[in-house]
Amino acid sequence: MNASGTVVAAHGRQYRVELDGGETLSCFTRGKKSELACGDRVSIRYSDSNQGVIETIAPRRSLLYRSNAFREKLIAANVSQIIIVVATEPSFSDELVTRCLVAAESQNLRALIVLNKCDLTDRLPAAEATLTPFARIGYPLLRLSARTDASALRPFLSGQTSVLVGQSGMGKSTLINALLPGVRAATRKISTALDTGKHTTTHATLYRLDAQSALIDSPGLQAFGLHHLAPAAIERAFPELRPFLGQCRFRDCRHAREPDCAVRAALTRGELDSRRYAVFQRLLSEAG
Ligand SMILES: Nc1nc2c(ncn2[C@@H]2O[C@H](COP(=O)(O)OP(=O)(O)OP(=O)(O)O)[C@@H](O)[C@H]2O)c(=O)[nH]1
Ligand SMILES: [Zn+2]
Repeated sequence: MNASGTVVAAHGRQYRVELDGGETLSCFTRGKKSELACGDRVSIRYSDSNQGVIETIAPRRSLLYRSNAFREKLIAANVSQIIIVVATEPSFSDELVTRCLVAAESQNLRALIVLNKCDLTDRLPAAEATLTPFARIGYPLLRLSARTDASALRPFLSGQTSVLVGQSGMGKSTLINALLPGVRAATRKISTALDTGKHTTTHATLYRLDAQSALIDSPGLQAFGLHHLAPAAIERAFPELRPFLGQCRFRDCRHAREPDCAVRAALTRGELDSRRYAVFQRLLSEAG
């Protein structure tokens, strides 16, 4: 018998698939590579009454993943929005924020930055200063304190399939617990079973908020390699560069040391953020 459903937990080559009938089934793939992500739509065949084999993956609306020179790591499939969680404490990497945003832009996703732990007011000004360039470009920024009240996030989640990304310790788990009280505890048990005893959540999980909205929690990020992006895609992923593209002397300008570069000129005039520009150049050099 066959059925279709959505991957709601991706864990190595083992997956939990929520079937369209509502039942959740443990499934695996036949191939060597783990090539599925949370959010993927799949068709499965029952191998026995409580296990399934994933036979096909439906075409994806979006695929969020990171890559280095050697391998790719899928984060989430079919999401419409990325929510980047940062906090007043511990300090966060603005480069990682930029990289998440580039990944989002390359997949045409909506993006939202959440500044958590705003109750730690001592650290608030520094965090705000780090986020100013992003707000200036136009990325929405939501300030909250997940420990006391996460409800300000709800309107942003409505009608979207969102993925929460961020460095470890920014408060993703706290945020999920606040939005879905009780749900996570139950999911944790399943995770622990899959992990054969490990208690840290090392994999992505999809939670249903309502019929139209879902939220995917992903493991804490340290790095976000984007080796799979071509230079043209990287350029397009920096919205603040758009007014200047096509205005350089050379058509294939990399906006580094070329003469008459419109991007460099804008940078010199202070119209572009130098830290974002530095990440832009690093991404281009990684792209080769
Ligand atoms: N003061 C304050 N602390 C918070 C807030 N939200 C989370 N924390 C604390 O920050 C720490 C990290 O929170 P987690 O929710 O575990 O962070 P995480 O991003 O899920 O981290 P990983 O599970 O390692 O990926 C915990 O000690 C939380 O209690 C907040 O709004 N204010
Ligand atoms: Zn240029």
